[in-house]
This record gives sequence, C-alpha cells and structure tokens, in this order.
Amino acid sequence: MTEVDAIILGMGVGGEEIAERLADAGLRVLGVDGGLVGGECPYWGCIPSKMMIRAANLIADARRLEGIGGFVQVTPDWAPVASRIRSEATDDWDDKVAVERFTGKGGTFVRGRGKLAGPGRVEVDGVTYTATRAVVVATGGAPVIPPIEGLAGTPYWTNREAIATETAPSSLIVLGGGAIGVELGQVFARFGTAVTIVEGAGRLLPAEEPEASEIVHQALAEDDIRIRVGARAVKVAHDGQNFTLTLDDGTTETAEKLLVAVGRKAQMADLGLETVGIDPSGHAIPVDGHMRAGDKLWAVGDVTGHGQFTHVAMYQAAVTVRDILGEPGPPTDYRALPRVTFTDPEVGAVGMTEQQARDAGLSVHVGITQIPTSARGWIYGDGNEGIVKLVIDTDRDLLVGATVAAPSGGETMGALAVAVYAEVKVTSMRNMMYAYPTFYRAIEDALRHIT
Ligand SMILES: Cc1cc2nc3c(=O)[nH]c(=O)nc-3n(C[C@H](O)[C@H](O)[C@H](O)COP(=O)(O)OP(=O)(O)OC[C@H]3O[C@@H](n4cnc5c(N)ncnc54)[C@H](O)[C@@H]3O)c2cc1C
Ligand SMILES: NC(=O)c1ccc[n+]([C@@H]2O[C@H](COP(=O)([O-])OP(=O)(O)OC[C@H]3O[C@@H](n4cnc5c(N)ncnc54)[C@H](O)[C@@H]3O)[C@@H](O)[C@H]2O)c1
Repeated sequence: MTEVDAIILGMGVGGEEIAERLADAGLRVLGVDGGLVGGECPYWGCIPSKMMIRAANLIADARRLEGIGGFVQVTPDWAPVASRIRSEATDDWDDKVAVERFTGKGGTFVRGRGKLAGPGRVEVDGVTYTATRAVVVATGGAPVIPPIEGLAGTPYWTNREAIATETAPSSLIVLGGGAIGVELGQVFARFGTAVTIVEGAGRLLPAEEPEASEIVHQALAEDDIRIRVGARAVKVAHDGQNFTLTLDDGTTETAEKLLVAVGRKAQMADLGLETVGIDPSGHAIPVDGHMRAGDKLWAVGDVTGHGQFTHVAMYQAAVTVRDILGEPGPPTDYRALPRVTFTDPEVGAVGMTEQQARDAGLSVHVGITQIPTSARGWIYGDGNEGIVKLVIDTDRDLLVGATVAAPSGGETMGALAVAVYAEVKVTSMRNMMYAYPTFYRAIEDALRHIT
C-alpha cells in the first residue's frame, strides 16, 4: 500500500504516540523508522539511564546508613545493571513488541530511513509513499560531535555506548557537564569509575539556576568526580588503550573511556526539507502552535527545538493528533515547561530561571530556602543538600519559574509546575497549608523569603 491517510516519519517517542493514536482513530497509517520503534528514550535514553541512576543511588543510600541505622558493606557490581537494561528496558535492543503494538492497531510499518519528497510524499529506499491527510516528521536528533582535533576516528562513546556498556570502565572523561554528563558521570563514579567532567561553560548545568549548578557541583565532588569547568578540549588522542584530552589551558586529562555529551541536534540536512519549502540549514523545523510545519505537514519532538524531553514530544504529539483529527484544543504553551536532571540530589525546574525572567523585563523578586534547614531536610540527614528557589513576577503576583534541587526534587517541583501553569496567585500560595514534615513544605519557607 503506497497511499495512506497519514505517514509518520520517525517512530520515536513522539512519532509512535501519534501513529498509534491515529491508527486507533481508524486512519490508514504508515510508520517509518530507520532504527528502533520507540526511539532514543527507551533504548539509549531516559529509561535505561534512570535504571542506572536507581542502582547508583541505592549504593549511595546504603553508604548513608552509617550513623543513622546501621552499617552496610557495599560492593558495587555493574553486571545486574547491564542485565536489567538488556532484559527489562530494551529487550536486548529489539523493538518487536513496539512494532507489533502498532501493526496490531492496523498500522503499516516500514523499516528504513525516509525523507520528504514533496508535499504529502515520503520516500523510503526508492519507494514513494503518499499521504492524503498528514505527514508528520518526528525524527528526533543525534549527538553533536565537536570538531576537536584528533577526536574523529577514536573509539569515543556517545550515550549509546555508555548505556550499552557491560562493564563500568576504570576511568572516564565526560565531555560536557549538561544533563547526560552529570547524570551518567555520577552513575559511573558510584560504581567505582574515576570520572572527570570537562564542561566548556563556567558551571555545570549552565541552562539551570546557578544555585542548582553549585549544589550539583558539590554533590559530584563528594562522589570524587574531578570537575573542570570553563575548560575546552583542543585535542584528543587515543593510544589504543587510553584517551588523552588536551585542554585550552595546556593541561591534559587521561582516561580509559571518553563520553561525548555536548548536546544533541536535529539532522536537518537528511530529511528532504527543501522539497516542502523548509530551510534545511536551520537548527529545527519551525512549527506553529498546532505543530503545523506546512500544508498537511506537522513536526513533533526534538526536531522542533522546543526542549529535548520525552514529555515535550508526548505533549506535542497530543496537540498534533487533535489537529490532524480536526478536534478542538488549545495551542502549545511552554510557560510551564518542566525538566528534571536526575542527579542525587535531583534538579527539578519549571518555567523561567531568574535570569530569563529579568531578560524578559519582568519585575522579578526571588525567594530561596535551604533544604537542610527544613524539618524534612534535617530529618533526612546525609544527602539532604538543596534549595527551593522561586521566581516571582511581582506585577502580576505570579510564579513564573521555580527550581527545587533536593532529594526527589523533581517530585517537589511538580507542585510548582501546577502553580506556574494554572497561574495560581503567590498570595494564594502563601495562604495554603503545607503538610509537615514534607520536602514540599520548604516551598512555604521560600515564599516567606521573597525579596
Ligand atoms: C541519555 C539520555 C537520557 C535522556 N533522559 C531523559 C529523561 O530522563 N527525560 C526526558 O524527558 N528526556 C530524556 N532524554 C531525551 C529524550 O530521549 C528525547 O527528548 C526523546 O527521545 C525525543 O523524542 P523524539 O520522538 O523527538 O525523537 P527520538 O526518540 O530520537 O526518535 C526519533 C526516531 O526517528 C528515527 N529517525 C530519525 N531519522 C529518520 C529518518 N530519516 N527516517 C526514518 N526514521 C528516522 C530514529 O531512528 C528514531 O527512532 C534523554 C536523552 C538521552 C540521550
Ligand atoms: N533528565 C533529562 O531530562 C535528560 C537527561 C539526559 C539528556 N536529556 C536531554 O538530552 C539532550 C542532550 O544532553 P546533553 O547532556 O548532551 O546536552 P546538554 O545541552 O544538556 O549539555 C551539553 C553541555 O555540554 C557543554 N558543551 C558544549 N560544547 C562543549 C565542548 N566543546 N566542550 C565542553 N563542553 C561543551 C554545554 O555547555 C552543556 O553544558 C539534552 O538537551 C537534554 O534535554 C535529558
């Protein structure tokens, strides 16, 4: 069948959701993927990395027992982590279940790399498929590999090799102190790997609040991670056993493995975008509030440049499905975009940072409280480092952003995401009750410290 109602190019997080929901609605749907149905998140991203983090955090918690409730001798072992990633998370990188779920709904699946071939048309391996109603581009992104002298051709890791490794290396340099760098750096350190993180910006997690960066920096240093911020690699060498990175100050770092984690970007050049009037030299596919990218054309997920997160792709998928089916619904709204970096402590954030709010010309006031001074933080003991930071637009009496760096910080942030999204007045937040002694009760204290 080369004519269908809808073609979904890229069956990752966003594409798979759209394909299944349109098939459920009775449309003839063709799904195309050159890799695994499900995409980066279940096979090399969110899910396996969070399994690694769960294991690493249990090791850290076991060590925290001393002085609180006993003593545990911990022997980290990577084998069960690697085994769980194979058996539970990825089915040994086999997408049979996902493909069958889609075809079981009546969808048609073609494995291959596709590209647009004009409005309503997608070409895969020389065959052109036509969609009468919709083409959706959901092709995600790929790791950025910086043009550092000597790097190309060395056996460096991206997230894929780091997730698939069957052993924790003896030593690891992580290039990039963003989400992947700090999460996986902490994991491997807790399994005994000597980790060095090299971050080009002046602090780890440079997109988040500086207070959060400092807490994560401190926590990683306590895990014995060497942290080089404001440092750029100018040369990479591999001697068959070890990598040596030369930094711009002339110093060197050496390790068995090198993980490149300096960001991901859409592969715009490979998608045939010029055939539908979209500039392939851009960073992302421009979309409107209903995810439309052109005539009968939609785009979702990482390829749209609205935040590289699974929940963004899923949210956009819901908007797209509604629009294709002609159902009413609000356009996309990114005011309350949440993100969580799953270090220990976690960094949960929503909406604007203080700097973003100031740059937007808002009348900004900020409230900060320290988690260790809260009742729950004090009870928690070792590992309780953290803050709640609130960014208020005083003209409107509204919370426009918040960060919770704390144990389970992502969960506590959830309450603040509701406040940002629903525009709960700060005065109302001050007057409500906060259960004692919870982590989220620290929000009340942060509200008291708004200056
Ligand atoms: C290590 C890591 C950890 C992460 N952790 C989290 C997390 O905890 N929380 C979170 O929210 N996000 C996390 N992310 C980000 C998340 O994985 C992505 O935002 C999400 O997968 C994006 O979904 P997508 O549908 O846009 O693209 P993808 O999931 O990347 O899927 C794109 C699909 O398109 C296919 N494709 C690409 N080009 C073509 C083509 N030309 N033809 C056919 N098929 C094609 C690919 O094979 C792939 O299956 C993490 C990412 C990484 C790398
Ligand atoms: N918990 C989560 O939600 C989660 C976890 C992992 C990844 N992700 C997603 O995956 C995407 C990719 O993750 P990532 O960590 O690769 O990207 P990132 O954008 O989060 O971080 C990249 C870091 O590398 C630094 N950098 C850039 N070029 C450099 C260079 N040449 N030398 C040294 N440092 C350099 C940047 O300053 C930045 O801090 C992210 O955008 C994120 O949204 C999300």
